[in-house]
Amino acid sequence: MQKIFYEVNSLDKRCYEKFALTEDILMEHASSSMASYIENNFENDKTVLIVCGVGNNGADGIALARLLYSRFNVKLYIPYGVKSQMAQLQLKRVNLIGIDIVEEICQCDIVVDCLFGSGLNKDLDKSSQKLIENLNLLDAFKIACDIPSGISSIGEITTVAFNADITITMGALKVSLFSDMAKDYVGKIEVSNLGVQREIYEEDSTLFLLDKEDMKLPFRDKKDAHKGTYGHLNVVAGSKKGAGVIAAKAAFGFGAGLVSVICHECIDLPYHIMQTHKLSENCTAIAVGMGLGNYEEKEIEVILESNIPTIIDADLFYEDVILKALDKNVVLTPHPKEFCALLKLTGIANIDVPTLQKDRFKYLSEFCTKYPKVVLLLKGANVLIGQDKNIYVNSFGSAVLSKGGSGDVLSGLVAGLLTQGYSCLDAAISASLAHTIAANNYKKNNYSLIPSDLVEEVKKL
Ligand SMILES: NC(=O)C1=CN([C@@H]2O[C@H](COP(=O)(O)OP(=O)(O)OC[C@H]3O[C@@H](n4cnc5c(N)ncnc54)[C@H](OP(=O)(O)O)[C@@H]3O)[C@@H](O)[C@H]2O)[C@@H](O)CC1
Ligand SMILES: Nc1ncnc2c1ncn2[C@@H]1O[C@H](COP(=O)(O)OP(=O)(O)O)[C@@H](O)[C@H]1O
Ligand SMILES: [K+]
Repeated sequence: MQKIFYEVNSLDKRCYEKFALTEDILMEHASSSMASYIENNFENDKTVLIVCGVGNNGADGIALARLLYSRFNVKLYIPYGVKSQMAQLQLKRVNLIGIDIVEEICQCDIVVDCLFGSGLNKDLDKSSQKLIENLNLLDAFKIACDIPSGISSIGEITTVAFNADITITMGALKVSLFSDMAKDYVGKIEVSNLGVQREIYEEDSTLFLLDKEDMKLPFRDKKDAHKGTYGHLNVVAGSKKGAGVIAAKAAFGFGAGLVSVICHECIDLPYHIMQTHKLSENCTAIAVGMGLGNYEEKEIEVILESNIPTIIDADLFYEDVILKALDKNVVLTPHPKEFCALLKLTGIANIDVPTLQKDRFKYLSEFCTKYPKVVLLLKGANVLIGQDKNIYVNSFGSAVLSKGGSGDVLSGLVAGLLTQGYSCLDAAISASLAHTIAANNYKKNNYSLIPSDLVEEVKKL
């Protein structure tokens, strides 16, 4: 996994104070990394339009123009002049070389957005909005310097943002690149070193970006094993029984040894899934909440008060009874609307979904601080998994998963790992990665996936 930071100014400052580097050295590395990307991926005669703002994001762009000039057809555009000292110095350098500055944007093969970076501190004015909209219309490969212009430090987009194919971000990954809103704009993300290797530039962090290697699948190494070795999961089926059945099937396909569905009515189950009326004696994990609807309060209380590892989903986020489980090792998997209900129930915040989506990291971290034992997986375009002080981001998901039933598969995958002895955090991380990576492996078109396809892909991981 890779570290993510809320801000990197303090890391830049540490480079000057601790390693005697200068702003000029850091900037030279920032611009060189963008130049290398262009040199390695495009023919020499291509036209590169570099659009620069007044601050140091613009200064990175002016330095890039100097590095590419004469090898590429460089068009340097500085619509609002320059303000920062570094931008003035970079402008002096390109003037001495004799690089022309163009008066308007023009057709090009590559456009590099160096308008605003980490210094965006107010809403875009009309002129910058129009400029960004026009850059987005260009039929060119789009590179964002540090962060696509228009994305704020918490990842909010109030009007428009540059629509990048790739973001080359300086020094380290920033939280702003991983909001759900930013996902349509950042493209591929690469990190540029700033004069020291990333391990040296970075300090400790409590935020992490998950890699494929963080997915630990439940492969079976033990030879002297039987079905009980891999646990007995109980899934509580509610009024929408399909949800519980999907979860049960997903858990079975992900390695659970035995799976029983708790249901009081007769239910149509696949032959390998059992039915029961109460918790099994040898139950090793519980999944509850999916499709629950009306429920027997006493029965749910018994389940939530048991010390069996439990995953809680869907309808239970609206019910006071969930408060009984929040001092236990449980996994909660709400989507944003359910998380808003939970924030209200716990007295943390009374907010609507758009407010949550603007600052998902903040609200998740407030919840995890109050309930440090709970693992909370907040669904979305980028899934956030929080426990205590740490938050892990899974950015592999895509709209292939935007379907009823995808969440039930996820609950089943988490439950399948819990029942095989994974800790709550490990189960949430590996199940979430398996869920999104399996969806990406689905070969048919991106609108047709159904829960059983997803479980089939999980089986092939
Ligand atoms: N530190 C380093 O050593 C390194 C820094 N690096 C690079 O520097 C970038 C950060 O540079 P930065 O701090 O100068 O901020 P930047 O994003 O250029 O914008 C600030 C200017 O924009 C203005 N402004 C803001 N919002 C506005 C709006 N809505 N509409 C209009 N104007 C607006 C704002 O105005 P002011 O607040 O002055 O009124 C200010 O003048 C960083 O992203 C990275 O690319 C790398 O080279 C690595 C080494
Ligand atoms: N655009 C998207 N990008 C990535 N993942 C998505 C996207 N849309 C939905 N998902 C994932 O699909 C699942 C949907 O779950 P949920 O909203 O609970 O629906 P349901 O319970 O009806 O299946 C979540 O894991 C969510 O993260
Ligand atoms: K930018």
